[in-house]
Amino acid sequence: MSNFSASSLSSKDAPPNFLNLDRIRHELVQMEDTIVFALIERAGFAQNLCIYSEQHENFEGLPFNGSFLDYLMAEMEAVHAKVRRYTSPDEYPFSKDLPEPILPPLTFPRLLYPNDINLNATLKKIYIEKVIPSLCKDGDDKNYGSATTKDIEALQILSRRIHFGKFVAEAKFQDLKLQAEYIRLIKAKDRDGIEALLTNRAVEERLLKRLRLKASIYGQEIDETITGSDMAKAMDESSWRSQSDLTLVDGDEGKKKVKKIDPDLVVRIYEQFVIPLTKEVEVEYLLGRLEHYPSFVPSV
Ligand SMILES: O=C(O)C(=O)C[C@]1(C(=O)O)C=C[C@@H](O)C=C1
Repeated sequence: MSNFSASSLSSKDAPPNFLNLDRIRHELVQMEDTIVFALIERAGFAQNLCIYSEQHENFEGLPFNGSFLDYLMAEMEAVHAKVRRYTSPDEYPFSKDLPEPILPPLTFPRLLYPNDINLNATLKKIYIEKVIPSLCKDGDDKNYGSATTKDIEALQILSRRIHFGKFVAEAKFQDLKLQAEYIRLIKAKDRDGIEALLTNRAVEERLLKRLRLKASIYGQEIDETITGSDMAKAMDESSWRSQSDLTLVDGDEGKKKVKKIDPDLVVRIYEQFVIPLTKEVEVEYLLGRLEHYPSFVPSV
C-alpha cells in the first residue's frame, strides 16, 4: 500500500520543489520495490481465475454482484476513502460511489491542473488478461481471499505508479527549454509527437536493468548460508527456472533454491504495460494542459 496517510504530497511534508524531475523519478524508483514485492506475493497463488469473472458459481449466494475482485476492491477502497486516501493527488480509486472522508480535508499543494484522468479500468483489464496468466501457475488453489488481497495491493501500487505520470508531465512542461515545443505539439494534437518528446530511452534502459536486478534479488530465497556466488548467479538470468520445476540454482552444495519470480517477466510487464501506460497518462495530461495555460501555475 502506498504511504497515502503520510503522503509526501501533503502540504506539511511537501518539499518546496516537488516538481523537480529527479525527485519524481526517485519516487518512481522506490515504487519499483513495492511493485516487485507485490508481484512476487501474488505469484505465490494460483491464477484462481474465478475471482475475476462476474457472477461465478463459486461465489453464488454471496451478497455482491460482479466479480469477487471488484467486490473486495470496493470494500477496501470504501474504508480507505473514509480516511481520505483518494483526496491525495497521487491516489486513484478503481471503484465508483465511494463514501466521503470522515477526517477533515488536508491541503495539498496545487501541482497539477484539475483533471479526471484515470486509467485504472485499462490497467485492471491488462492486469487480469495479460499479467496474471504469465505470473501465476494455472489452476485454482481456493485461496481466493489471499490472492485477491494481493491483486488489490499490486493494482493499487501500479495505479499510483502510472498516474505519477501526471507529475512527470507537469515537470516536463515546466522545463522552459521544451515548453514552446510542447505547446506547439499540444496545439497540433500530435499525440505521437508529444510521446516522442517526453520519451527518454536512457532512463527507460536504466530502469529495466535495475528492475531485472531487483526481481532477481528480491525473488530469491535468502538463507544464512548464502554466498557471493549465489548472488552473482541470481543476477544471471540464465540461472532462473520456473517455479514448477524446482531446479537447483545454487551450485554444488545440494541445497534447493527456487526463484519466486522470473526477472524477465517483471521486465516485460514494465516494458509492455507499466511504462506505456505511464506515457499514456503523461500524453493525456499534456493534451489538456493548454486549457489551463497560462492560468494554472503549480504552487511550488
Ligand atoms: O522519467 C521519465 O522521464 C518518464 O517520463 C517516466 C518513464 C517511465 O515510465 O519510467 C516514461 C517515459 C520515459 O521514456 C522514461 C521513463
